[in-house]
Amino acid sequence: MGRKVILATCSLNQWALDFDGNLERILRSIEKAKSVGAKYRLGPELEICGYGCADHFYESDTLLHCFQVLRKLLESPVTQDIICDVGMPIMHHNVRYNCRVMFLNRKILLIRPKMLLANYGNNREFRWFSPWNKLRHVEEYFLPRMIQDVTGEDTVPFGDCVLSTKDTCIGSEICAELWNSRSPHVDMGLDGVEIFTNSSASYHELRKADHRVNLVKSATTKSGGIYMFANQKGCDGDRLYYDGCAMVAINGDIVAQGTQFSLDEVVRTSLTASHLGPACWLWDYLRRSGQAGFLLPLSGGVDSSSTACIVYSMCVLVCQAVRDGNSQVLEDVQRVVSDVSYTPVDPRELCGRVFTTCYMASENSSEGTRNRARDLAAQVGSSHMSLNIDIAVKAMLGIFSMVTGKWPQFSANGGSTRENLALQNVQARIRMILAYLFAQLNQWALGKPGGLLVLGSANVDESLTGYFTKYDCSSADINPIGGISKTDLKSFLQYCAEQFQLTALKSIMAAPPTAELEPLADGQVSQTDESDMGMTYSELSVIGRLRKISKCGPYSMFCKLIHTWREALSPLQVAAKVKHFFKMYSVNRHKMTTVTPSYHAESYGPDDNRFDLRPFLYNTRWSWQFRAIDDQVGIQHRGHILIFHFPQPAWEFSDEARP
Ligand SMILES: Nc1ncnc2c1ncn2[C@@H]1O[C@H](COP(=O)(O)OP(=O)(O)OC[C@H]2O[C@@H]([n+]3cccc(C(=O)O)c3)[C@H](O)[C@@H]2O)[C@@H](O)[C@H]1O
Ligand SMILES: Nc1ncnc2c1ncn2[C@@H]1O[C@H](COP(=O)(O)OP(=O)(O)OP(=O)(O)O)[C@@H](O)[C@H]1O
Ligand SMILES: NC(=O)CC[C@H](N)C(=O)O
Repeated sequence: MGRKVILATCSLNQWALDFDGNLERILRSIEKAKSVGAKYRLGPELEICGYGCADHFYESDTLLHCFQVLRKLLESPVTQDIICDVGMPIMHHNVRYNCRVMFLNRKILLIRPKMLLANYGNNREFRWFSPWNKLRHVEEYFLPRMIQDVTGEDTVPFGDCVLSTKDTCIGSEICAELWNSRSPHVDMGLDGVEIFTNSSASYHELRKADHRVNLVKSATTKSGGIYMFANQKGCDGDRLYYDGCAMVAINGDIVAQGTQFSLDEVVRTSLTASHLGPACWLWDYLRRSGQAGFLLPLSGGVDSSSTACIVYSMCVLVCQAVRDGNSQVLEDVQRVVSDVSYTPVDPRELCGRVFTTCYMASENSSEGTRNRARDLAAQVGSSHMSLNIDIAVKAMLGIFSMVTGKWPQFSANGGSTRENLALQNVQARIRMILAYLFAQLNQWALGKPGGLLVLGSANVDESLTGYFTKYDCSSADINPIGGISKTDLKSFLQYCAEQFQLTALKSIMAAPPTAELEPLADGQVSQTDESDMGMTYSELSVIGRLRKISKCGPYSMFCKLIHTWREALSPLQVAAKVKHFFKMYSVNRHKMTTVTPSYHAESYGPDDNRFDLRPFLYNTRWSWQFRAIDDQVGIQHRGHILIFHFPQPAWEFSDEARP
């Protein structure tokens, strides 16, 4: 005779080291679980301190405060009569573990340490934790006195163990353990476990949610049972957005699923997929930073327009959440705009309050880009300024000239490459200085409180090739699109044009990308990104994936591209492109050390600080590697050109599918 069991899982908007806020959200989730009659509540990985504490996991304070929060949870009447399964770091025999703590009615039942750690992508768990390697082994854990005082227990079981009750058997998996080919759920299922729980801190990457759903379904497809998945959600203090999506599967079917992109802090149980991850990340960042909004240097090009669209989509989400009765979002938005009576209804109107855009013309700017920036600003409703920077540029050059007695010239006027570049860089950097000035004082000039966060718009391709000026507008406070390639941005703009009826985007997408830093020829743009870079953005998009996802050096990249591009390019042309890319990449890698923190969106991201760790002073000749390419092209020392076979590398392991 079957018996009914009510189980609850959740997505929580935890924040690293925000112990008060985290405790409050955990309690709220337990209250919600009990209100529907649940007897077991699962929370996300390391929810007490937040998953993203990073090197704060080394601090004894972090471990101490986690136990203090655990004590509050044990003592709370809210946790009575329901099994609570919470996540926190615990030191056992002087070794730090990433643990689940399961308790019921002031008694700790079990502490289960993570056995298979996540150490790829943005995850660095081996840096802070050790894996529990003792399969089916349990030891005694001596509880700290503050916990003993509440539970009356001196020791509790610690290790690889499951919970048996009169009616069923519950086994834990912790995040990455599900993604591993030796997932514990396989043996647990064979041993009679019926309810599998997975507490995760899994961050958003395009297409990853689908992978997650498939893993959860497959976990119970073969031996049956219930699989519960809990996840963190939101920005917990860095470049990642944890995308929630709590779910429950029974015998291979998903029976309940929470939202992936929403502004709720506590989500109990629809997938609304799209590019909304950066928008949700921006909202968490804005409300948690205590600032009054964003300022964006808007050039009328694809990149800054994409950033503008992300802010607009954030405003759409905020208005929707308020319409749906989310009081937390309403309270946050009132704080951001410093108006306790404000209720946002129209996204454009909200944009006018929290979003300032600024077009900064120089003598090299065209009417086309100025108008495109103006039209888009009008459609998203930002508070828009258009100004001219020429007097500042002339003043800077005047100072230089006064000291050196020389006035640099553009190539078009007979100047050298060095002069030409310096004249471009000075315009770009002055825009950055003005952006920060307006961000700091624009609200003051309007008689409003607070300051604005400066948004950047450098994309993946520019970062890879260094095709931007160091410390220009790419040096912002945060950048929502730094992990996204130009080709993906164009698809995003297409989506926004249709979804939000932003017709101004049509001419923005149609225009050739240009920096507009060199003199116009007959009033027309004379400089385009693609001819400056010696590569098209679609070529760069392919190269960027091969470099990061397929882990190609110059030689293997050449060997792959020779096949991929065989219809369009000869082996010699492919060799020239690959060499040109690696040359530009290595000359400019230093720029990634200072690049603005950006939202992590894709597995091809070049972020040097957390995700893509590489040197930044290279021998840019790559002599060994380029010789290997030349050997393949068949350029012999004698000067003959012989084309022979181009091996497809056998080492094609890709981690694209990995979390
Ligand atoms: N190994 C190294 N480690 C640390 N720093 C290094 C360095 N090598 C040079 N540097 C420094 O880097 C700086 C040079 O970099 P930077 O000032 O950026 O100048 P640079 O990279 O020379 O020029 C900017 C590049 O972006 C293109 N551009 C310019 C302007 C706008 C746009 C656009 O799309 O809007 C594109 C332009 O055509 C050029 O390819 C210098 O200060 C130099 O001393
Ligand atoms: N005329 C301008 N007015 C305002 N901001 C500008 C202007 N030109 C450039 N910027 C800012 O500097 C950034 C870098 O300039 P760059 O010319 O490299 O643009 P980009 O990377 O091609 O981006 P976009 O597609 O937005 O033009 C832009 O994304 C934009 O934020
Ligand atoms: N916290 C973890 O174990 C993260 C790894 C996991 N594979 C993910 O979904 O991102």
